Amino acid sequence: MTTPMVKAEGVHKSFGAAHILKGIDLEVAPREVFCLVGPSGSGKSTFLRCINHLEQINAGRLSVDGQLVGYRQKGDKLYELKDSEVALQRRDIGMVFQRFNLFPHMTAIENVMEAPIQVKGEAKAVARARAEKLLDRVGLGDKTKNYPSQLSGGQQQRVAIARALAMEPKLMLFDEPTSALDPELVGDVLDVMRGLAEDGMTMIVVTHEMGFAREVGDALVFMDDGVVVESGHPRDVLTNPQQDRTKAFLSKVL
Ligand SMILES: Nc1ncnc2c1ncn2[C@@H]1O[C@H](COP(=O)(O)OP(=O)(O)OP(=O)(O)O)[C@@H](O)[C@H]1O
Repeated sequence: MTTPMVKAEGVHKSFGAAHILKGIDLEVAPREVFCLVGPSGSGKSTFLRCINHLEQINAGRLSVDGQLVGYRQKGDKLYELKDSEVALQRRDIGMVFQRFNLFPHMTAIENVMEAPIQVKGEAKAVARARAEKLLDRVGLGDKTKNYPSQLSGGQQQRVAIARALAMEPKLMLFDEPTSALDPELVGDVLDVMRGLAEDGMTMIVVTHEMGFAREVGDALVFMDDGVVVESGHPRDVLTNPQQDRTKAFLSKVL
């Protein structure tokens, strides 16, 4: 049996008295494009942040590629990771946010080079060659020396994707990657994501782009108020939702 890339079992997360994730169970298979949709405030970003260990879960089990997030197993004992070890574990996961989070004082290529140099301590020339290749892959081979202010929102987001890929992650998390973009720039970013999917990257995508979910997604989960309401193949859930809450949501976004 293949190890799931992500496995959540009864995952709970609260912020103070606010109970946000209320027992999430799901599995993401390797090479799967897994779409996560739901109303604002339902806990989608929080769930992504738990996978990346930017937030710590309060109860349940959450693993990435068979390893419990935030823990190291030795024999049958579990040890909580130190901060330095968390950074190592996080290297397997690339994250792309709604806001591109590029360094404004660095060029596109410097932004992409930043991650691997810091983490792997490798020669600058190696990192530069890889960054050039990655920028080429996202269609920005001619913009390597541009600063973020000299790039469109869509181009900045593609730099952010290239930067996340520079870590050679096993898993990519996308948190509404096109929501902050002008409509005419959305397609280029989705095309890059489609390319990654074709190359076999495992991806969890929080999105309102139902067309992308339908065409590219292998699985779709509808989440509301911290629970998984409905899941299945995107074509099935989007064309024939079974739950009233899913129907109500889709009637607003489709
Ligand atoms: N660090 C935090 N401290 C307190 N509350 C938080 C924190 N992070 C998130 N929340 C709350 O958790 C709830 C879920 O937020 P989350 O961003 O996960 O939802 P979402 O489904 O991704 O929504 P959106 O589509 O608007 O991004 C919200 O009510 C939010 O205010």
